[in-house]
Amino acid sequence: MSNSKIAVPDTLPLLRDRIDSIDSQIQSLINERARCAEKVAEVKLAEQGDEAVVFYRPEREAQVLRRVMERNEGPLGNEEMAKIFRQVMSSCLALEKPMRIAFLGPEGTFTQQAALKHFGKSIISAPMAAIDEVFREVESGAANYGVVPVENSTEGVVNHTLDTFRDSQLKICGEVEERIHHHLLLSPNVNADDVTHIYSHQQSLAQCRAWLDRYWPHVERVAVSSNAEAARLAAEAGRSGRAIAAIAGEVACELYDLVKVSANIEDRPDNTTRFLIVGTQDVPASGKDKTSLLISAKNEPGALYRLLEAFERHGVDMTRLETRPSLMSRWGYIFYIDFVGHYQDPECQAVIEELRDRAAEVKVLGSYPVAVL
Ligand SMILES: C=C(O[C@@H]1C=C(C(=O)O)C=C[C@H]1O)C(=O)O
Repeated sequence: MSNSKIAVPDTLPLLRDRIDSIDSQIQSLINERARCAEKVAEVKLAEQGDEAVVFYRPEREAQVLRRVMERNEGPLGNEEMAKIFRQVMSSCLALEKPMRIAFLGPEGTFTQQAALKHFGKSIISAPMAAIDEVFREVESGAANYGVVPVENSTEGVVNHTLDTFRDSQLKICGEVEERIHHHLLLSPNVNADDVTHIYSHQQSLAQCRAWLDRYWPHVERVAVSSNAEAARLAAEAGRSGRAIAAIAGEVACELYDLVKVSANIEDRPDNTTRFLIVGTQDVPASGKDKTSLLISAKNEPGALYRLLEAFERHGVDMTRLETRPSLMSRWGYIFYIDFVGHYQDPECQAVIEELRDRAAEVKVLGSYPVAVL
């Protein structure tokens, strides 16, 4: 009989005794795991040396979390269980080496929420004012990894992030998806009837456009640098009796002590944003990976067709195609392509080689584990 089938006592004191004893075992086991992680750090240092050592291994973490979900028998749900292990690994990694994570700030943004979801809570947070600053912070080595938004299911691509990859040597090391819920927030010092302006990031205003048209058609919408900044401004205005509302998420609402005038106001209930983790490392295959490419193509008939044809012929599944105008007049377009597989998989290698023959430039932005959580 497996442990999970051991009879559960049925009185409160006995149940609590059982829980105390289980907690004590879990705690010892977590510390035993942590000691192994410390040892892993020693082995990595001995094998790779001070300069080259890579403590964070996204492919290994993805495998651990997938295995947790596969073997889970409940009653806790797979995701719930994986979240617990996400934090256990985060604590273990912090023992090996605390990770400094740069993200599109300020404190309270959805990007920070995504960073915590991906790395767990045991990180050093480094909020940055702009997407290119996140890249620079990682390029300079001041942060170990960066987190930036890349696409939203309602509003499409975040151009600034894609454009920043043109001149950056950073690699994509991971992806994370967050369901985005927006709320209309106001300082508790002012009245909703007096609202004169609604502040938010332009993407958030766009994600709530129909709701705003319906309920607040005559109030001026103001785009600011982030929705957390909008929340901060709403709180500041409230202190001097001015009624400025903000559209932002839960974290910003709590951080700036605002109240929710209306909750979940996004036009689409499945509103989701995808974020990328950027770093300097090449991530080995995890068994379930994606690859992102940047391709400069000549502006000539059939250019895109010839690129896509290679995917079809090798049976590689493309998951996204974005087009951006090239900044250099010589080339017509830049394509961003995501596909299923790791760049070292034979069929992916074959596609990439053919693309190199057909395009002016092919840059592998990175292969990384498909988001687990
Ligand atoms: C322990 C390791 O180092 C880190 C911590 C991990 C963990 O706690 O399971 C997994 C991968 C690494 O990010 C390892 O590489 O195995």
